[in-house]
Amino acid sequence: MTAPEERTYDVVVLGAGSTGENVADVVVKGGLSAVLVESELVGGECSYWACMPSKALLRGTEALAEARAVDGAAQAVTGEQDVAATLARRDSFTHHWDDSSQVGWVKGAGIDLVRGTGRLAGERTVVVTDAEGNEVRLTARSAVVVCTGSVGKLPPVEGLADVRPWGPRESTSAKAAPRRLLVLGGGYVGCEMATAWQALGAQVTLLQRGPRLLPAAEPQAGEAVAAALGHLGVDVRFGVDVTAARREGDEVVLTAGDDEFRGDEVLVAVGRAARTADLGLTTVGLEPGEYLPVDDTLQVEGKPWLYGVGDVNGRKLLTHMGKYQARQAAAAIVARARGEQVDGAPWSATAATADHAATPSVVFTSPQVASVGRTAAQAEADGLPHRVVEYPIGSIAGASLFADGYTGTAIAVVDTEREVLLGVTFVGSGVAELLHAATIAVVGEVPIARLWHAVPSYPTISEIWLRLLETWRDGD
Ligand SMILES: Cc1cc2nc3c(=O)[nH]c(=O)nc-3n(C[C@H](O)[C@H](O)[C@H](O)COP(=O)(O)OP(=O)(O)OC[C@H]3O[C@@H](n4cnc5c(N)ncnc54)[C@H](O)[C@@H]3O)c2cc1C
Ligand SMILES: NC(=O)c1ccc[n+]([C@@H]2O[C@H](COP(=O)([O-])OP(=O)(O)OC[C@H]3O[C@@H](n4cnc5c(N)ncnc54)[C@H](O)[C@@H]3O)[C@@H](O)[C@H]2O)c1
Repeated sequence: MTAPEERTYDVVVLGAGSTGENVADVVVKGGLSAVLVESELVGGECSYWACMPSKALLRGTEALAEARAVDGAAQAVTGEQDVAATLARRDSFTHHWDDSSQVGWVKGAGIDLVRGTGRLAGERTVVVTDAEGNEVRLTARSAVVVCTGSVGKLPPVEGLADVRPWGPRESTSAKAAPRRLLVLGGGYVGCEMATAWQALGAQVTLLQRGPRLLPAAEPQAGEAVAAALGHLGVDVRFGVDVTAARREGDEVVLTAGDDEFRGDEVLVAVGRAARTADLGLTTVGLEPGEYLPVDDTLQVEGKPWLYGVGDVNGRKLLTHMGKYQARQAAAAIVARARGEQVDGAPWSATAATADHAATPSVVFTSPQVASVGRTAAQAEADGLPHRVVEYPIGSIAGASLFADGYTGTAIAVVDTEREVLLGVTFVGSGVAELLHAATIAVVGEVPIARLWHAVPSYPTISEIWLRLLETWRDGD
């Protein structure tokens, strides 16, 4: 056996998903050399099995619903969604699961790429093994950055692994709608994929263990999404604790107490686990299978040469937050390589402060749920003095123009001592694009008194901001 090839870089990035790509890009722009290690497709989960294909599956349904909600335009919608064309459009967004365009970008950005499975082999060292068993030994002068993401969890349900359930990957890459789809879990993936596949022809049954959907969001969000799923024809069940699964011929049968649920496929969407089980973590004294414990500069506690960025640290499992962490961590790595002090002070260029206080997210259901910062329950748990202000979006002129009979809700959580926004949630059609204004107000801690001067254009749905301010004022 030949000795492994040895190479040294300033920064070794393990995992070329959206997070790893951004770490490598920023450190190279900062004058360091970097290599990306990837075992599957360059671009990772978001490009091929998560954000992009799932949103492509949902968009046609949303566009049709929007057209049908405008009298005059509705009359022009005389047919049904073309499922084959929707799936073909989804395939075009994943580039047919071919990563050559992203590989081209990596090369153009001055980043080296090594394909294969990387594992830590002691401090500053990663050994990559390719499909033929060839090894490359990479040494990092400044940092090893682990960006290996997360995988779908399989709950401890007897027989579940044996029924070959769909994970999120299968639910976003399926070539056809199953006739009946069981969905286990009523979080982001469960709600979005139930919406998508019901509209594309499946009869979906969604089984949620707890009392509501999207449990981390404001309760009004889960209620609105449950009502809308029901309206679409999804059978939504709450308080269901599935204990066993089996296949009877082509049929999947789930057992929960005295109830049985039957489908052609079952999607398991009950959350994520760190993709760290086979990374050689024990060689550096860390626990395999756990999220990497990091500080606000994304440095692993007690290991100044090791960083954990994106899903792999379990802080916020969202593409845009992984990319944000990547920018902050890369800035910290570049500064430390230059011998500069990095203190990770809140809101500094090297700290991922928004992870704690200002994370935006959109659930692309119909209605959409767009939120940033703290919910009322989180403000309560954090012991912050607050008041909740709520207003129906359907009463806004812009919303009634947007869709006949528009229904939706805006909820602002206001810090009553500092008079700034702690969090905002919008539930309704087309609200995703309202979110960034709220994110800026929360991150900037813009005083309510100053927000009155941020005048929304008439007649846009953004007038919701004015109504929220009036409701806040009139409640004093
Ligand atoms: C169905 C679904 C829909 C989603 N939709 C959205 C959305 O709309 N918006 C949003 O913000 N977020 C969404 N997310 C979350 C988002 O996909 C993740 O937060 C994001 O992909 C994390 O990026 P990452 O780079 O940290 O990890 P990943 O994208 O998982 O990248 C990790 C990379 O590391 C590679 N890798 C792993 N181990 C090794 C190893 N040992 N050696 C070499 N390479 C390795 C993997 O092959 C992969 O390419 C969704 C998630 C799911 C499941
Ligand atoms: N639009 C987006 O931004 C988007 C879309 C999809 C996923 N994501 C990200 O991916 C993460 C993972 O998504 P997810 O939906 O897998 O997890 P999740 O944490 O959002 O939801 C999991 C749900 O499963 C339920 N559950 C847990 N165990 C169960 C069981 N045994 N039976 C029935 N229900 C059970 C939980 O109550 C919860 O509602 C999300 O938290 C989010 O960060 C984001």
